[in-house]
Amino acid sequence: MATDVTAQTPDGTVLRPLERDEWDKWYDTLVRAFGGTPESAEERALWRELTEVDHSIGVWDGDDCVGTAGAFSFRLTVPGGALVDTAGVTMVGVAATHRRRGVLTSMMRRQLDDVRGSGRALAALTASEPAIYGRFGYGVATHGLNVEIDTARVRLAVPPGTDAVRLRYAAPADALGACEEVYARTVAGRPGMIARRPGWERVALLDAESDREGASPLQCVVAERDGRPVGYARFQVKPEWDTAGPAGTVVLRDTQALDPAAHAALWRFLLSIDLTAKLTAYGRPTDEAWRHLVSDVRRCGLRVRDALYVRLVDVAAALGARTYQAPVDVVLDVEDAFCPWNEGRWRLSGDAKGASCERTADAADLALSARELGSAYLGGTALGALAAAGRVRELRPGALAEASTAFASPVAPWLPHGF
Ligand SMILES: CC(=O)SCCNC(=O)CCNC(=O)[C@H](O)C(C)(C)COP(=O)(O)OP(=O)(O)OC[C@H]1O[C@@H](n2cnc3c(N)ncnc32)[C@H](O)[C@@H]1OP(=O)(O)O
Repeated sequence: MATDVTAQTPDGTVLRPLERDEWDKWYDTLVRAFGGTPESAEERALWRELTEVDHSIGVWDGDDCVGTAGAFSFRLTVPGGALVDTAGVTMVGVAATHRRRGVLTSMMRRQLDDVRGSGRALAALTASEPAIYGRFGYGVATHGLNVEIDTARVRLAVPPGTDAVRLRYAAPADALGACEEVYARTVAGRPGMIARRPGWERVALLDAESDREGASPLQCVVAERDGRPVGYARFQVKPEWDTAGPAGTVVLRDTQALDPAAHAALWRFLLSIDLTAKLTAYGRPTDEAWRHLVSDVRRCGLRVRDALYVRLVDVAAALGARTYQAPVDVVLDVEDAFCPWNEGRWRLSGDAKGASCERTADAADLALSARELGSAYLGGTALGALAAAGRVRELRPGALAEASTAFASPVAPWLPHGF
């Protein structure tokens, strides 16, 4: 929780917790920091409702709001399937009139102190620019795959049972319950996924005409077996025609499936909608199954992008909350200038059943900073790869291979949606 203590920032502005009746002014500052184009009334109302005022801060120059930062209370899946309370850092903006004077730094300082004070071991965010948050100890923990599939050329080889999956169109709002049921059942299976709090399901239905860029309103198809939902896809169709005929685009917004047949049925459908020749999707899992079903992966236009940045606010609690896919017993020498309570040597002992992490005076096996721990935490970035970049140092021969193997995840971590 934000404390009610105001603080003077280095440039003389005042930082304090947000009050509910300041929200409009605060939010306008945020919107302007992102260019100033207002979103729909529906979207603004939803973000107002979802803003956790207790976890939001503003920086003020007199009556003018010049800095904003918030945090959503999420539960994030970590390797092993535990859900860990996480501050989902969001709505960060500084007025261009006050940039590069330390306003962001003062907000990050206050926010991480608050996150620690509230007993949450993790903070996580998506960054508007990758260069911003490393200095505050955030490391890239998940990647997403942007795809542009030439559906006129790419075919899907589907597994047995696919034809037993029934697909039906439904109005997105009517199908929300079925979609959320499927989503909820996928959360524990993949690190990086977020257990949604009430209200968040409506973010997936935002569908302002001004954001469609010529595409249809949101459409939804539910996959069922024996009358039970086993998957869904939400998408738009953008009709286009060229000299050779129909060349429309399927804009995939969101899809989940509970088993291989449901997954294949949905992707076969998405890749074969009449009058379309392309499918685009943003931020899909890097190891999603359809990549192993397509006839020509080179025509799928794959591009990898950084997605979720993770910050270990409490190193011991965070490392102890996940499991390790191979036994590990290493002493980590952690450098953390921004959250100095994490600094020093920690013995991590764990395996596939659980782990503990405690302070130790023993000699260190690996030296790294909190940022590297954030990158490696969900199992998507190998400690070995960070060592190859000179960002992790091996102090005991063999410790790097041991820890790198243990930290890995059998499923690529993935952020299911922005926030
Ligand atoms: C989780 C989210 O909400 S992500 C959204 C972030 N918001 C935006 O991108 C909106 C537009 N940008 C902004 O509002 C601001 O420029 C911010 C928030 C990115 C930075 O705020 P500022 O108050 O200018 O940052 P501050 O002065 O504290 O800078 C701290 C350090 O970060 C560096 N930094 C700040 N922004 C950037 C950037 N975009 N790229 C690279 N470095 C940056 C500064 O140079 C400074 O470095 P130094 O300590 O070596 O001198």
